[in-house]
Amino acid sequence: MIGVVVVGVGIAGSVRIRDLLKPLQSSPSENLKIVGFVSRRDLGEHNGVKQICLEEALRSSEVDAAFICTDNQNHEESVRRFLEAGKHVLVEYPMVLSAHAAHELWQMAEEKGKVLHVEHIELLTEEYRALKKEVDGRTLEKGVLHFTGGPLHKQRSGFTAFSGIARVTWLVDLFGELTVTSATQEENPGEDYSKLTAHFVTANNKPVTWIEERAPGMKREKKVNFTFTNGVLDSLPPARRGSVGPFMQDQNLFAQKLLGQVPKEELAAEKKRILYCIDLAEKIKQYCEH
Ligand SMILES: NC(=O)C1=CN([C@@H]2O[C@H](COP(=O)(O)OP(=O)(O)OC[C@H]3O[C@@H](n4cnc5c(N)ncnc54)[C@H](OP(=O)(O)O)[C@@H]3O)[C@@H](O)[C@H]2O)C=CC1
Ligand SMILES: C=CC1=C(C)/C(=C/c2[nH]c(/C=C3N=C(/C=C4\NC(=O)C(C)=C4C=C)C(C)=C\3CCC(=O)O)c(CCC(=O)O)c2C)NC1=O
Repeated sequence: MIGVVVVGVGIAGSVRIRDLLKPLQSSPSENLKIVGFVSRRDLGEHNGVKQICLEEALRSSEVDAAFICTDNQNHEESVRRFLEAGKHVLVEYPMVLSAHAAHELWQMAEEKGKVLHVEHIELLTEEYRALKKEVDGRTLEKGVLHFTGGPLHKQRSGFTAFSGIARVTWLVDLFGELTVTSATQEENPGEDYSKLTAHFVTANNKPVTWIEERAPGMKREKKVNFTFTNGVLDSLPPARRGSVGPFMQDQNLFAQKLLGQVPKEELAAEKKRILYCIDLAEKIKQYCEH
C-alpha cells in the first residue's frame, strides 16, 4: 500500500479525504491508504482520520505521498518540502504562483525520481468533455471565454492569471499554442471587484480573449463565444452528470502514475502543457504589471 497524507482541510482537502477513504472498487486508488492529515488548525480528527503534524508527515516512513490541498500561496513551500523529504506529491491547481518555481520544482521531482502530479479537474468534467467534442475538428476564427465568480482572498489565492489557470488550460487544450498579445486588470478593492482581460493569438493568428471577473454575489459560471469557419458556438453544450467525480478521476490518475502505468509520452505531454500554461500566466501577470 502507498501511504498518503492530505495537507490542508478545506473544500478540496475534505473531498480528498472522503475519496481516499472510499476508493472506487477495482480502481488504482485501492493501492492508496490515508495515514493522516495535516492542518495549520487544531482539528484532532476528520472523518475518523487522525491529524498529524507536518514534521511527522515529512519524516514518517509510512508516508509515501502527500496531497497538497492548501490555499495557492502555500503550494510552493509544501510541494518543495515533501519532495525534499523524498515523497511523491499531488498538488491542486494552480501548482505554484510563478513560472520560475514551477520549472524548478519539476526539475527537483525528476532529480529525486518522485511523481509530481498537478490536479487539473477542469479537464475531467463532463461539461468540458462535451465542449471539447463540440470544438474538435472545427477551425477557429475568434473566441472568448468569460468566467465569473465570487471574490477570492488576494493574498492566499495569488494573481488572477494563476488562480484562474483552469481557464488558460481550457483554451490551450482546445486551441493549442497561444501567444499573449496584451492583458489588463481592473480592480475596485472597495467593492471587492476585479476583472482580468487577456488577449492571445493562436498559431494561425486568430484572436482569443479570456475574461476573469469576480465580485460578491457573482455566480460561478463560464460563458463561451467561439466563431468557427462553419458556425458559432455561443453556449456550453449540455452535459450529463458523470458517474465518477473529477477529483476521484484525478486520484485514479495519480495512483496510476505511482504504479508506473502511465506511458512516458503521456507524462511528458502533460508536463509540457502544465508548464506552458503557467508560463502564459506569468506573461499575463507581466503585462498587467507594466
Ligand atoms: N474547491 C474546489 O472545487 C477546487 C479547489 N482547487 C484548489 O484546491 C486548493 C484549496 O482550495 P479550497 O479547498 O477550495 O479552499 P479552502 O479555502 O476551502 O481551503 C484552503 C485552506 O484553508 C484552510 N481552511 C479551510 N477552512 C478553514 C476555516 N474554516 N478557517 C480557517 N482556515 C480554513 C485549510 O487549511 P488548514 O487545514 O491548513 O487550516 C485549507 O486547506 C486551492 O489551490 C484551489 O485552487 C482546485 C480545483 C477545485
Ligand atoms: C459552492 C462553492 C464553491 C466554491 C467555494 C468553489 C471553489 C473553487 N472551485 C474551483 C474549481 C472547480 N470546482 C469544481 C467543482 C466544485 N467545487 C466545489 O466546491 C463544488 C461544490 C463543486 C461541484 C459541485 C470544478 C469542476 C472545478 C474546476 C474548474 C471548473 O471546471 O470550473 C476552484 C479552483 C479555482 C478556480 O478554477 O476557480 C475553487 C477555489 N467551487 C464551488 O462550487
